Amino acid sequence: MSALAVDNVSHGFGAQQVLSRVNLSVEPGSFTVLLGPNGAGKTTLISLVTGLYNARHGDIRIFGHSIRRDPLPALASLGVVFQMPTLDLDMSVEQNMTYHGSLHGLSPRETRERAGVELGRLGVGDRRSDKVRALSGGLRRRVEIARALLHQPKFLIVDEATAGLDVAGRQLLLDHVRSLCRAGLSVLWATHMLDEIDASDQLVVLHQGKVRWTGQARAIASDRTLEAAFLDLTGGAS
Ligand SMILES: Nc1ncnc2c1ncn2[C@@H]1O[C@H](COP(=O)(O)OP(=O)(O)OP(=O)(O)O)[C@@H](O)[C@H]1O
Repeated sequence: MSALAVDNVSHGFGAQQVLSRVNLSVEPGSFTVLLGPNGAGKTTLISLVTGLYNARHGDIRIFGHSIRRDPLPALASLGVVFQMPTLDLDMSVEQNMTYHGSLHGLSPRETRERAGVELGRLGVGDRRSDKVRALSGGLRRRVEIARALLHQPKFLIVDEATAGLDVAGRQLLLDHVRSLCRAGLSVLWATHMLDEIDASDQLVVLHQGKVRWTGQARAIASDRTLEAAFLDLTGGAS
């Protein structure tokens, strides 16, 4: 059973059609990159998958649970890092974790233990009592990843989480999520950065709301560079 199955999904805002008959899947344990230029529809698709909007057409299932008909079990196995940071800047790291844990039904004790594990793995365990406002952008992103993993989801969606980070900060996040993926986590990683893609990743290229290509990344660039293939599929958009 797929971690994520998006079947024939269309959506728009007013008269503007933003997604047209999108089909894609994320297989268990895979690192799947959702690649598209600015405005392709990546964030809109993620908003539909996370239940923020209802798709006008089509069906979305997370580990077999329809996000429309069966949202609680669907969302219980999902962790999300949104493109726009959502930490409360005036609360401490610990308070942000506690709030998120309670939303997922974790006891304060469980939350403390889980937060210690996830923050520690990302090297921010010593900043738990600091206000988020006092952390650099890179450290805030690490806290967001740790928070998304608090309830031990089987499927993680990351929407352009490395935007604005320096090279070392981007690499640290990417390496961390890739290592979790090797341990069994299913990942959907939305980006427009070609250098975040590995040849062994599954790739979904989205452009102007349509899926233009799916397959293993090494196959799209077998006879040319990934950049040339991407520019070709997106008509030069980047
Ligand atoms: N709430 C909204 N109301 C109206 N239009 C919207 C809304 N959200 C997105 N759009 C439009 O939908 C299109 C797709 O936007 P979306 O943010 O999903 O793309 P994206 O691939 O995530 O782009 P980026 O990489 O720039 O974040 C754009 O034309 C955008 O202006």
